[in-house]
Amino acid sequence: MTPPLPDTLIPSQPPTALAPMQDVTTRAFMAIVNEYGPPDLFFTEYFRVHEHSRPEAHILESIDDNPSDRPVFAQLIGEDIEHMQRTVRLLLEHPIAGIDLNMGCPAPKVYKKNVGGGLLRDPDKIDALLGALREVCPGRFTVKMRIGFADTEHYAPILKLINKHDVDLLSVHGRTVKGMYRSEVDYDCIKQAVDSVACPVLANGDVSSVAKGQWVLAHTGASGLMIGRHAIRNPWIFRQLRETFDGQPVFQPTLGDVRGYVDLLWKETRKGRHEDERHVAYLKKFLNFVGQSVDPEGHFLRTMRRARAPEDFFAICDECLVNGGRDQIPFAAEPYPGLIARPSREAPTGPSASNAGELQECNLDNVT
Ligand SMILES: Cc1cc2nc3c(=O)[nH]c(=O)nc-3n(C[C@H](O)[C@H](O)[C@H](O)COP(=O)(O)O)c2cc1C
Repeated sequence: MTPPLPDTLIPSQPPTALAPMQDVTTRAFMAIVNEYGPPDLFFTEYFRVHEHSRPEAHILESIDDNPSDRPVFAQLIGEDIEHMQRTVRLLLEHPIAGIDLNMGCPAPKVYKKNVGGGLLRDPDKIDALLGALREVCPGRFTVKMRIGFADTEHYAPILKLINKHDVDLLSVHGRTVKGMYRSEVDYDCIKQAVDSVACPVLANGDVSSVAKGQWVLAHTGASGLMIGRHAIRNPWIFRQLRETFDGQPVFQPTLGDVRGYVDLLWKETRKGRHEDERHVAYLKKFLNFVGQSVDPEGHFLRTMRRARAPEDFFAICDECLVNGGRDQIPFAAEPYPGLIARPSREAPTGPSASNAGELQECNLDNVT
């Protein structure tokens, strides 16, 4: 029996959440996901906390001007207790559902400062930090963590600390920090959290479709699901999950719907990015995921990545998503095998300058 969430915050069970994603889960993307069928919970990308930090205005926008009627948690990354507490007090002046602590960011430049995933090496530090945050959070205090740094040595003791400090909700990304985004997700470890902590657990990591989500819930016993990259690829995923949970017919998007998603992305995320080519580059960050489910050969992915000017970019979208009746083709529920969203540094790509730019754009190694 999984515990219910602590109060009536969550309109439906099992709850779903959009995972925090730096430079992705902006107000604009929240508006898009809201349009296609919102999750029960939103989390902001992380507010960086240090001696001189102030909550970043562009992240506050997603709280103060929340485009949905769903609660939004403010995520913090940091380790300095005085400034973490100071930042919590500042954030409590905004309409947040609660404070979330990032204990998972795997970017070396982050974990080397002993924040994000770096904290997982130091249970004593976590003990102090959770205590200090709990003290200044009168409402909900939640944690998002990976299962360890290089291994799961400290996992069980950290789960005990989650109980000790009365954390209200725990999201577990079932990989170690060293596992980045590539290692297999360890769903048994997520189950271990469900069996160990008193609060509800959201299972996170490679929840790619409704079928996978159902399997993850059954396997882990988690209270709900947190979804990141697959909500970029398929922004209808929360709607599909809710329809499934409610026993309703499940919406099947077509490539024509995906073409509409591209237009909405262009329009909603445009603000502040006036230069056309820069905006095309930003959209590729999203379409790198979307393209995994457009055609099994990866034609859309390859051609879209080469576009620079908006007219070329939209012509490619029309060719691959609309023309010749393609708009009626179902958008695949799962990524096609072998199509990767993030060309990794090891990927056998050409040495051209444009390719290098593309790798930079799509590289997730610098994000959490
Ligand atoms: C582009 C990107 C940015 C991310 N930024 C954050 C972040 O700010 N805070 C955080 O806790 N996790 C961040 N993550 C990790 C995700 O929240 C999530 O834990 C991870 O992607 C695994 O879930 P998924 O397989 O559903 O994507 C980010 C992931 C991606 C892909």
